[in-house]
Amino acid sequence: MKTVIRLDKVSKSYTLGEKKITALKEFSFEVKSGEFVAVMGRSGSGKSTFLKIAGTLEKPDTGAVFLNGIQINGLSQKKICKIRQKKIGFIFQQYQLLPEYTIWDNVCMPLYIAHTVPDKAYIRQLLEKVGLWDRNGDYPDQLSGGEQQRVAIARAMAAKPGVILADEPTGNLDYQTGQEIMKLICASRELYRQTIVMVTHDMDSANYADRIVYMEDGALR
Ligand SMILES: Nc1ncnc2c1ncn2[C@@H]1O[C@H](COP(=O)(O)OP(=O)(O)OP(=O)(O)O)[C@@H](O)[C@H]1O
Repeated sequence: MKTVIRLDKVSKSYTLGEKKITALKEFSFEVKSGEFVAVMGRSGSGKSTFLKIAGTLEKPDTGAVFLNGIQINGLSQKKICKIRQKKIGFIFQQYQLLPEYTIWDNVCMPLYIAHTVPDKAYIRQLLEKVGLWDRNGDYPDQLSGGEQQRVAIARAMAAKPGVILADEPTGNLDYQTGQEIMKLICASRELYRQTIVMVTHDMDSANYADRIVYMEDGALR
């Protein structure tokens, strides 16, 4: 099967005042097409840093990042942005919806940013799928946390990306709602044949994945 995401000996450090914090240490990892991988590990083990680098939101200090066989680091920021907009959908713990925009516009936002005209029938299908078509004219603060996360899932799917990167998508939700969100992520994955990498502290959520990996001190355990 094709490798969709590959990190090759990626290292990343942050400087805080005098202190240097190593978040990833020669971290190598591969995700195959269609795989659903859950990444677990203690707080501070480097999970989010891995996800941000795989998602091209951050650059590695050393090492190489490949998306669909193309080496991303080294490309211009403009090219990286284009690839990100087309190929990757993000779901975060904090939903990150824009409060001044309707649910419809929040879902369409990745397309607006990429200057792409939304396929209205497809966006409607996404909103129906997450059970929020009837709320499409409402605003994020009129929705519950679980509903907002469902909007964030629809938004992640809007540009039909092949890869979904999720950072604790159920972290703010109660058990029951978290399970519903996981089922929705799995159903979308089936429907749109996506590759998923999900960081989570929650074993119930991780159990939906095909493979669970554990990180420790910036590397695989
Ligand atoms: N922007 C930053 N500036 C300074 N240090 C950072 C920054 N981002 C991450 N770190 C540090 O890098 C290390 C790895 O952080 P990371 O967020 O990847 O861990 P994590 O495993 O996702 O943790 P958690 O489960 O708590 O979210 C931590 O020690 C963290 O404090």
